[in-house]
Amino acid sequence: MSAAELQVKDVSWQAGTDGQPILHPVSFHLKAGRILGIVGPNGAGKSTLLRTLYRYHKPSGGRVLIDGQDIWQMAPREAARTVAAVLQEQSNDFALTVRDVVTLGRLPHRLGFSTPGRRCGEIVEDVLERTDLTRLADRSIGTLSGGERQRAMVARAVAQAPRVIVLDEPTNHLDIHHQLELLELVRQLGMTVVVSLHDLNVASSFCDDILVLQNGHCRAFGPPEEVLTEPLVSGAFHVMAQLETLSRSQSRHFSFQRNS
Ligand SMILES: Nc1ncnc2c1ncn2[C@@H]1O[C@H](COP(=O)(O)OP(=O)(O)OP(=O)(O)O)[C@@H](O)[C@H]1O
Repeated sequence: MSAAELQVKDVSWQAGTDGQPILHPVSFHLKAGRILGIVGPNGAGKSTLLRTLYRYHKPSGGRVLIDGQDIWQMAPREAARTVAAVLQEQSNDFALTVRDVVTLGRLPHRLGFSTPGRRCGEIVEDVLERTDLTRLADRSIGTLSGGERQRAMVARAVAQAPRVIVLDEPTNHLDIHHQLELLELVRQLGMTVVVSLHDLNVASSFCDDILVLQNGHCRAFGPPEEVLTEPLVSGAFHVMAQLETLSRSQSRHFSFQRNS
């Protein structure tokens, strides 16, 4: 599994042919192995942008290139080997075990409807190990906590051995410990990652690059320290944002007040 570079060139999206534009042309270039955080207020278009990356929404205009290849020019199976998604609402079959769910990630690599072979089994066990799920492998998904289930969904995406992984608000409903644990797991994968996040402090400390979306427009793209500034955050989120450097960790930290 090798990380790929992701180029998004003037990608726009609207619902149907005569709908309002929801995503205005967005462009960015993410180098291989970097983690991009997509942030923005509710309704800004974060999920819509992500859907164009994992081939759920065909862009109304523009192109999504992974290592120079347009994902819409790929056969569906090849696309599934190239980009994997971890989504907020997964239709889980609660009776499946964690191992079953992770094995599903191997589907795009199997021939026709062949049953999983020995190599597939080895890969699944390796992924379970790397994601610290071995001890839960025989449990049914429905019996897991929210954090464990989210880890299983990441494991399924990892088993898919994609070159880019897209995660839509993966830390929703997780407590701070499990948020950091999940993000640490994602970082250790060494893959090219695009992730939408609501917590700007988490995004700032975890991501290599940040893209700020507002009303379907890209307001800024680049490293967190260049992009997440007081004026930009205040303007995009309609709050008074104050930025300080924490004395102990030396990390950047935003606090917020509602505009009066
Ligand atoms: N299929 C669709 N048809 C019509 N409108 C849509 C469709 N999908 C999304 N929208 C609208 O596009 C806008 C952006 O939605 P999107 O879910 O991408 O925002 P978001 O930034 O992910 O929001 P949130 O932070 O609340 O999850 C919203 O106003 C939403 O109602």
